[in-house]
Amino acid sequence: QHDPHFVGNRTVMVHLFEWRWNDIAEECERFLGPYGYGGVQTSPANENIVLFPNPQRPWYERYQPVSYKLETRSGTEQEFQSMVRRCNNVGVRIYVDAVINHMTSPAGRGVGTGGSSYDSEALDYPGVPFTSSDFNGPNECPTRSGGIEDFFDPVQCRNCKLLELKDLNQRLEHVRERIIEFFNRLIGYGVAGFRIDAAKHVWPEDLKVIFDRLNNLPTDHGFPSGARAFVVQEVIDNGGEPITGGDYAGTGRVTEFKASQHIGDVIRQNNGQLLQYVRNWGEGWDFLPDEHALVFVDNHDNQRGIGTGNGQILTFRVSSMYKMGTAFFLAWPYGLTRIMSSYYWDQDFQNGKDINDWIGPPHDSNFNTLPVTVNPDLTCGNGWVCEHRWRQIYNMARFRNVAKGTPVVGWWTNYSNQIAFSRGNRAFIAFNNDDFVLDRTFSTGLPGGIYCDVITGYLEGGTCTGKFITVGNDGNAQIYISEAEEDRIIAIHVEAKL
Ligand SMILES: O=C(/C=C/c1ccc(O)c(O)c1)N[C@@H](Cc1ccc(O)cc1)C(=O)NCCCOc1c(-c2ccc(O)c(O)c2)oc2cc(O)cc(O)c2c1=O
Repeated sequence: QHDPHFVGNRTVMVHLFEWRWNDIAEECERFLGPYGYGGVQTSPANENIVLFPNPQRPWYERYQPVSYKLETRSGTEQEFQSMVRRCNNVGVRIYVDAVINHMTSPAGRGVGTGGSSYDSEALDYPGVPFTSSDFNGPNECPTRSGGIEDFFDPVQCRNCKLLELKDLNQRLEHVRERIIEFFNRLIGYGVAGFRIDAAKHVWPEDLKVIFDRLNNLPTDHGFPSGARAFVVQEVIDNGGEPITGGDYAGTGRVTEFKASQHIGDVIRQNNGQLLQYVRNWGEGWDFLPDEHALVFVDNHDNQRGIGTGNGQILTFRVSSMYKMGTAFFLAWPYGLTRIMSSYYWDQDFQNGKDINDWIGPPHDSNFNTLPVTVNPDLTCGNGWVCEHRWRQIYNMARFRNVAKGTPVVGWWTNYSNQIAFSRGNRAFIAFNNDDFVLDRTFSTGLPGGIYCDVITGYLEGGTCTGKFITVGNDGNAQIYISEAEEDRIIAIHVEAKL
């Protein structure tokens, strides 16, 4: 279902891509809980193939399951259980990335990250167990190759292999039973829900059967009695294909990739796009209904130019634009928002493609994932980018929490790339994406007083560490944003008021 079961007024989840379970638990206690984040999407928790040496332990090996044992390079089942308990204890929910469309693809036999053997040629995965009768074959898939040949054919998309990935038949009772057991084990540990990988390649009705048969969430992890698992389904829908995100909206939220593509175009001012066009951001842009959408500026595959995206996706590499796109997503009341938290890798573009797009997480000489280290200025080390720890981003997550439930009021624009709006009488934000100054008096609708701009700093020790913004008793404020500033945004709200 569509509710992430956030605690209190929390509103934002963070995708801690490839983090280790122990590091996620630490991050919940030292940062995500105290700074008001609502939840964490983890990498897949189930055992996967070990891809080496070609390429050397790519990130996508975790999307090639070997079994549903909770043993991966993020940690053990015991470490996973401890992480969920520690995060729930500080009001941070855990959502697991679930790869249930397929099993591993490379031909031949091997051993997974948890020691389970498999023989993908023989469709034999004793760690689950799955055998050849659990997979789609010529009776289900109409193509000679057995693979998806036409992404515009809904039957091929669901009943044929995605690339070479062995395609499970979720219509079969045994397959459903194994997946339900896996999900119920995670629910028993206190997990609040799931991100369904490659959902576009699973029949919506099969997903519905599976979700309906899941246990309620456990009340001893702070969920209300009768609570049902939160679901977000990955459907790469660029528009124009027969399979749409809307096909999956009945069982849970759906990734709205269009939002990610369009915010990149708008902030980059591609083909003359102006920031003022976001006036009707959301369903006005042919996106999914607000209550069905999971939105993000970038995600693990489109930040690499994989799957979807027009190469215009904003990422940590273009940090000023990334912060502006993220600030807008967090200020505007459309969809459930997810922040991508990445690791660095050196891109190497050959003929317009990054040939390093496979590189896995920071690791030691044995390809063990490196721990996340934290610097005194709150940034991360060891190759972790930690976008969720950038001041402008974590402060805007708090802005979203404070503005929860209020409408956009007082919209203003210069009909170019300067906009401003309030959220009820709780918050106000102004953006300047033009190459000239924004200097104007706004009627913010906020109570009179001195506010701290949460982009340049925050309210600390009774003063503002960044800019001070005075709002008169008439609710008016003089806003000045020069075009030369690193962050051309001013954002204030009633919880950052002196
Ligand atoms: O680049 C990748 C992995 C990408 C990937 C992984 C997980 C995701 O959630 C995702 O969205 C993309 N994988 C590499 C290497 C690879 C892996 C497996 C394989 O059989 C062949 C090659 C690659 O070059 N993939 C081809 C382009 C990306 O094609 C993939 C898609 C995909 C792309 C565009 C779509 O419109 C779409 O509906 C699906 O989803 C996956 C889901 C998976 O669970 C595992 C996969 O291997 C993939 C996946 O290969």
